[in-house]
Amino acid sequence: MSDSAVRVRELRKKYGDLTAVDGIDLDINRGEVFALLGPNGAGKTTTVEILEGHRRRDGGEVSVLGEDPGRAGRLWRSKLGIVLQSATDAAEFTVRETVHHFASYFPRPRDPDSVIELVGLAGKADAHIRHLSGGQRRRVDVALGVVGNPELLFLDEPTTGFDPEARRQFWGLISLLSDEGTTIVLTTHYLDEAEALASRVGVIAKGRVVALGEPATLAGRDRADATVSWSTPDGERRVKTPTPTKVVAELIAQFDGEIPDLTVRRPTLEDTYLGLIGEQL
Ligand SMILES: Nc1ncnc2c1ncn2[C@@H]1O[C@H](COP(=O)(O)OP(=O)(O)OP(=O)(O)O)[C@@H](O)[C@H]1O
Repeated sequence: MSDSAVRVRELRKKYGDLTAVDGIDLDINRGEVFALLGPNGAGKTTTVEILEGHRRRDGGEVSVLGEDPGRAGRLWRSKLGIVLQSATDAAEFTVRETVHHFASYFPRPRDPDSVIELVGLAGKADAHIRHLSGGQRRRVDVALGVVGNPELLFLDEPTTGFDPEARRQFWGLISLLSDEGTTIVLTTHYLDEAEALASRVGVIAKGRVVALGEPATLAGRDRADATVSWSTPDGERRVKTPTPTKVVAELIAQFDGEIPDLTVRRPTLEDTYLGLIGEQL
């Protein structure tokens, strides 16, 4: 079995005159949590939908779990879990009915009731989906994505609408699935989410991959200058430097005791991301 869960070469997709995906190369390993980042309209959903077999490509090669999604059959599909951007429409049924029903489509499903518990909906299992809040409905979507016990799970902006506690709970669920060996591909606009979950991220802008790597080292982030800041009677002072320790040592020599409001800051993933996207504009 190949180590690669997803292999994409020169992927292209146009909608009329608009080039949505413009030659993407991507390798996602089995067992990896991979996050696709990028501004609205960058081509993330289009790419993911092609990988899921929901959308035709215009060019390039794609292999997902060893098969071409454009030609793969039901057995292949049963190995995927999919949480689309738009919510599930099963409003007339209860959470339990919906998750049980969905489980019956898969050859080796997880226990539906434990999935309902995993996504934090045990207290709402007998509620009709139309009576749930937006965030609770999103949790149903996630439950339907994982109940088939997928080898590869696609999550398109999974935590949009979640409250902070639900988001942390979801992160725990992803870690658990990842520990069990599930490969996970997610798109998100939350950079803290990508940093917390992903072993690697890919940044897409205008249909192309503009950066690829581990969150901690993306685009040389770990080697970027640090910003040292502190307060003086005349206001805040800031120094950008490759040697923050030296700057702090000089400040220690200069101040008698505590350095007021001292901070040393490296670029966050968000700083790096915004820099990359800014270059594309
Ligand atoms: N069915 C469609 N018909 C025509 N144009 C489309 C269609 N789907 C997407 N597009 C266009 O293709 C481009 C890429 O869209 P896509 O949904 O892949 O972006 P995205 O990165 O997922 O954005 P977002 O972060 O907003 O979800 C956009 O300009 C969008 O308007």
